[in-house]
Amino acid sequence: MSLLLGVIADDFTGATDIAGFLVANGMATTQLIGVPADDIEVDAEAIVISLKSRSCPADEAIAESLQALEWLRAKGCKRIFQKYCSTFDSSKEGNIGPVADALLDALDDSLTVVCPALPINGRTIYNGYLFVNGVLLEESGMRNHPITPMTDSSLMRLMEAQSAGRCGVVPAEIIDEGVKAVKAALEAARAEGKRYMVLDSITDTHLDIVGEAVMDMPLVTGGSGLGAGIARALKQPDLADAEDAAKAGAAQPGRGVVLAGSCSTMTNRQVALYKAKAPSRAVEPERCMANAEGYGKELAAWVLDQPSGPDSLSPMLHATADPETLQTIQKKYGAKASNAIEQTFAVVSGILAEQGTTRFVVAGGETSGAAVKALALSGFAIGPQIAPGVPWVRAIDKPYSLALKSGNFGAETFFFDCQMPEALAGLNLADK
Ligand SMILES: Nc1ncnc2c1ncn2[C@@H]1O[C@H](COP(=O)(O)OP(=O)(O)O)[C@@H](O)[C@H]1O
Ligand SMILES: O=C(O)[C@@H](O)C(=O)COP(=O)(O)O
Repeated sequence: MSLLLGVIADDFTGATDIAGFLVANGMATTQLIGVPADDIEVDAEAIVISLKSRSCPADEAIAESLQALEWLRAKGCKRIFQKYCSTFDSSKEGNIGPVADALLDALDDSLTVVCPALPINGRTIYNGYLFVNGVLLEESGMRNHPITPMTDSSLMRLMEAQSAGRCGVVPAEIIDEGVKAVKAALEAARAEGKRYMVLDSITDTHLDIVGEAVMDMPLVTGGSGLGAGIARALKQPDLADAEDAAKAGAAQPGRGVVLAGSCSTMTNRQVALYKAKAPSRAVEPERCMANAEGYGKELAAWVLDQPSGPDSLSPMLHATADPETLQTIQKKYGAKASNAIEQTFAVVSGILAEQGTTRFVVAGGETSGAAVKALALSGFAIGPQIAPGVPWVRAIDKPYSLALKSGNFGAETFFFDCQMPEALAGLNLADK
């Protein structure tokens, strides 16, 4: 198989998100955890390298991303995709801009595109402003994010604040004119000395046009919507291709758990709905801070005490808090609370895996990163999507199936959607 696309993703759910869309559009895709050893052979059309570089110090994010780039280039990869969140999760300093600058320099290029749009999940870009379900990013639940609160919706302003270059926009009207017009606009921007160009995208048709227009650029940056557009342009897939590509990652039966560490609006709703029917226990931030190891053991023991047959709903641990509660915790403890909660989820995941749990449903990007690191996995085969942007994935070298859910993705019923069919049989779904 020839390697058509190499993706460097800044978190684990973001990585499974784009991998799921590549597979759904017919590309045989492997997801790797971190930058692998040089001698690993991967037979795939797309490789997604998952980093945990969204909110670490910028110099670490740059170093890891450059390492990933070198690895992909050594495998002969000519197209590099910097994947970040569809809500552009970043701080004032980055890490999206600094990493893009470093990748452009390393590739000896002077211009790339910025396109976090994912219309199927309500993320659209118009005149360079990012919208979430029809409201500006800064007015969405993202303004309350525990680690990367987003209080500006202008992608140009965000990009210029974080990077070394000037940023413009290719407006929707030009995108509507088609591939040639987009290419011409990008060339004109390059001639003017712009380094970044935001691509308006309101629909999947826009993403098909921009996907085709940018697919041969050495570097593109964006969300999984752009990934899907590029995959469609490269592969022109049919349904059979997509089904074939997803076979290797299909979910396996087994003992399950739900770990919710996201505080997003949607995860709050999903937790509330699932809690009404499934065994659940709240994770207490103070106890995580006091003794993550000991508390993690206690929580894992509780999970293992719950019914575990195929007809049982998986037990859930949730740290998920509403915006007011979260604000109080953060005022009191700062980032310490979030880190300790991640650490606790890592301890729980490690113990559950040792004791035979094989289906992990995890809500939250940082939370997923912590859980996956604790399981010491090297990579995933990608399965069918449970919801847009959330595929089942199967560990390459261990017997685990995972659903790593971005905080805001999935329907309100998402945690039910991850259960074995037998567990749903006796449920009145209308009465969840
Ligand atoms: N009750 C809470 N108080 C403080 N921080 C929390 C709480 N619950 C979860 N967190 C932290 O919030 C962060 C959520 O980030 P993440 O897992 O990436 O979710 P999302 O996908 O919504 O961004 C994690 O670091 C998690 O540990
Ligand atoms: O693009 C997206 O929205 C997701 O792929 C993503 O990056 C997930 O991040 P979290 O919301 O932190 O899980």
